[in-house]
Amino acid sequence: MSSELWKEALRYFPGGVNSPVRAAVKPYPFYVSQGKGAYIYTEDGNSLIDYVLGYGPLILGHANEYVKEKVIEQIEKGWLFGIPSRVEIELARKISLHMPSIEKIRFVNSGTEATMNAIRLARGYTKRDKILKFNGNYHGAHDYALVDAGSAASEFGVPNSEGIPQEVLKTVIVCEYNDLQCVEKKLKNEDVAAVIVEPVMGNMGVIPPEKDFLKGLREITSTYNTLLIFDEVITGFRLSMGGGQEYFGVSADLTTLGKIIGGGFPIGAFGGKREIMDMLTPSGKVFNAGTFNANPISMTAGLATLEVMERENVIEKTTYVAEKVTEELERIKYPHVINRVKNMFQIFFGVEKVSNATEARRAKKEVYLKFQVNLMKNGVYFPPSQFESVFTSLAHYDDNVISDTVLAIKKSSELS
Ligand SMILES: Cc1ncc(COP(=O)(O)O)c(C=O)c1O
Ligand SMILES: NCC(=O)CCC(=O)O
Repeated sequence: MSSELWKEALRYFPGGVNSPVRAAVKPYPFYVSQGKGAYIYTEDGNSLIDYVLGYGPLILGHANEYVKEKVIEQIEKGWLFGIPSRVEIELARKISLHMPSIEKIRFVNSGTEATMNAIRLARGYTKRDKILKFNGNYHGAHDYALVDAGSAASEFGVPNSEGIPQEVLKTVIVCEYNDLQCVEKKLKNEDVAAVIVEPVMGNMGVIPPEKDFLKGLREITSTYNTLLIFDEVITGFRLSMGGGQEYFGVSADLTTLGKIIGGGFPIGAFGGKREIMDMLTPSGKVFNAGTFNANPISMTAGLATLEVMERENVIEKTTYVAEKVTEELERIKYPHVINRVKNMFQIFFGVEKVSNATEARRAKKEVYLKFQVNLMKNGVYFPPSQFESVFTSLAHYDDNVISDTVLAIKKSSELS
C-alpha cells in the first residue's frame, strides 16, 4: 500500500522523496509498480493514464518494446566501460543531423550537468563571468541555475535556494521572460558571457515565447558578443526533431539537451559551434569529465527512441493527442487560460493571460490542484504541480486513451 510505503519513506528521505516535485501529490504520493504504454499502475491496484511521463523523457510512452529490445541487447554486451563505444557516435550523428547548430557534443548524465557545463564553457570562451537567465526558467539544480527558478523550486517556495554563495549570485542576472528591453539594457551595461533560455518555458506550466522574442535574443546577443544558450532539455526532439531552434527558426550558439535523447535513462548533453566546443577538455582548458558520460545504456535507449521518432511521425501524433485533450479542457466552465505549444501544455485557472513567471504565479494554484486530484480519482495523472508541463506520448495516440481522458476531464471539472 502506498500509505505504508510513504510512512517508511518519511523515515529515510528528506520530505519522504528523492526529488521534491514527487511530494506534491496529494494527500501523499502514490507508489508506482509498473508502467506500460500510456498507463502507470500503482501499488494500490489503480491504473492511471500518465500525462507526466517521467517529466518529459518518455515521448514513446512507458516500456516501449523497441527501446526495451535494444537496451536488453546492449545489456547482454555489458553496460559500462569507461572506454568509447560505437553507439555514442551513432547518437551524436543523429542529433547533429537534426540539430545542425550542434557541430560537436559532449554527453553527460542530466540536464543539470548539461547547463552547468554549458555555462562554464560560455564563461571560458568569452572570458566573462556573468550570465543572464529568465525568471521562472528552470535549468536544473546547480548553483548558477537556482536563481528565480521555476519547477519544484517555485512549487515549494524556494525559487532562490539557500546555500548558494553571494559571490555566485552576483554573477547571475535575471530578466522577465518575453522582456527584450530588459535583456538589451543588461547586455549593454554589463559583460555577460551567455544568455540561457528555454525556447518554450516548460517549468512554470507552459509559457510560449512571444513573436520575435527568440529572434530578438539572437540579435541582441550577437551585437554584444554574448553567447546564446538554448536550454532544450524539454523542447529538444519534442517541438520538432530540430527542437525549439527548428520550430522557431532561430539558431543557438550552444544547446543543452536531456530527457528524450536518453529514452528514459539518465542523460544530458551540451553541444554547439565547433570552435566553442573545442575549448572543452581534452582539446581545450574548460574541464568536464564523468564516469557515466556517454554510458552505452543511455546512448542505446536514446538512439532507439530517435529511430522510432523518425519512423513514426511521433511529434505530429503526440500533438494530435494534445489538441484533443486541450479541446476538452477549453470546455471547463471555471475561468482559465490554456497555453499549448505542439505536444506540451498547461492550464491556469483564474487568470486571463500567462506570458511570464510573474503572471503564472498569479494563477489559482489551489484550483489547479483540485482539478489534478479530481483527475487522479477519474484515472488520469496530470502533473501534481501548476509549475510543470503536461506531456503526451505516442502511446496516447489511441482512441480509447483519448476518449477515456476526455471523459475523466468532464467528470473532474466541478471546481467552484
Ligand atoms: C529546461 C530544463 N533544463 C534543465 C533541467 C534539468 O534536468 P535534470 O532534471 O535532468 O537535471 C530540466 C529538468 O527538468 C529542464 O526542464
Ligand atoms: N520540470 C522539472 C523536472 O522535470 C525535473 C523533475 C524533478 O525535478 O524531479
